[in-house]
Amino acid sequence: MSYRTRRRNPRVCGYELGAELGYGAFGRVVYATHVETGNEVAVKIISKRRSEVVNVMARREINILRSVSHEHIVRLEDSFEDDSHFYLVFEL
Ligand SMILES: Nc1ncnc2c1ncn2[C@@H]1O[C@H](COP(=O)(O)OP(=O)(O)OP(=O)(O)O)[C@@H](O)[C@H]1O
Repeated sequence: MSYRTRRRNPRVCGYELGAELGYGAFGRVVYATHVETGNEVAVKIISKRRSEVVNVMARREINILRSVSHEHIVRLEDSFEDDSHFYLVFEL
């Protein structure tokens, strides 16, 4: 189910999505909290419907961020996808 299916306090993979933090070239970034732990994160939501090129770039970004650890690079805590979107979970 897409996060857009539920308009009020939408949830994806245990995260409750909140206010928009910003907007990048590939989509928007929203504040979110993990429902069970209360962990606060930023979730970057990338639509799969834009183009196959964007989907390839999204997967590439996920793979690169998973493999790097640096104090100057925001940490990717988790990532998941559904039929319509990628969700990249970053530290706030
Ligand atoms: N981890 C984060 N914590 C808080 N705000 C964030 C975080 N990540 C992104 N943002 C906000 O969302 C905006 C868009 O981020 P995003 O990474 O999508 O865009 P970008 O930095 O322009 O990169 P891209 O070229 O991939 O679009 C940022 O400018 C910032 O305001």
